[in-house]
Amino acid sequence: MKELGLKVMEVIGISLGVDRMHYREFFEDGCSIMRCNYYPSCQHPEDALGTGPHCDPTSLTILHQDQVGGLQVLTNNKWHCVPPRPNAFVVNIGDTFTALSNGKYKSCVHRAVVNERKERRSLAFFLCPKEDKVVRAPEDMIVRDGTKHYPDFTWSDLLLFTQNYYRADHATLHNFTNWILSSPTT
Ligand SMILES: O=C(O)CCC(=O)C(=O)O
Ligand SMILES: [Fe+2]
Repeated sequence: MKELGLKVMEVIGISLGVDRMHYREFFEDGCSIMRCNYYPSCQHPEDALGTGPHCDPTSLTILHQDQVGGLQVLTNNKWHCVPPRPNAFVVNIGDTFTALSNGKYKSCVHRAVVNERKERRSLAFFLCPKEDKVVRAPEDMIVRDGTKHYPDFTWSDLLLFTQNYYRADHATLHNFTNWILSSPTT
């Protein structure tokens, strides 16, 4: 899975006009996470959310879902189902990569809903940087853009924020940025 994530990083690097190996190399010594999600069926699905609306704070997510369905993404203020397709992964951008691309690739708000008939399982692989590596867009991109939209931070800072102070939601990166900027050490 990590190799697939690194390959995607090469393609994204090309799409952004930076060195093809730039992001790949950045993540090569990264610490990835794998999570199994289990959603029991629920008699009142409208009163329950399997996983509430959030952006993944990580960098890139590669998700395998079973054939039950329940994943939804928010676009133009509407929830859209992401129907399961056999032999296909769902790939989405996380907050850390939004910062690494100076806001060009946006993390996507998504959620998982439950249903009254069938339990559901999904398996998520999260590509993350090494904990102490500085998350910062490439220098030539910042120069080209004329501004840097996010403060420097480390993945361990963001992990600490989401595990100890803030439950990941649609506004994690915004609130984390404010937290970093108001922290006495910066
Ligand atoms: O179960 C799903 O389809 C989504 C799970 C998810 O968003 C997550 O694990 O971050
Ligand atoms: Fe997620």
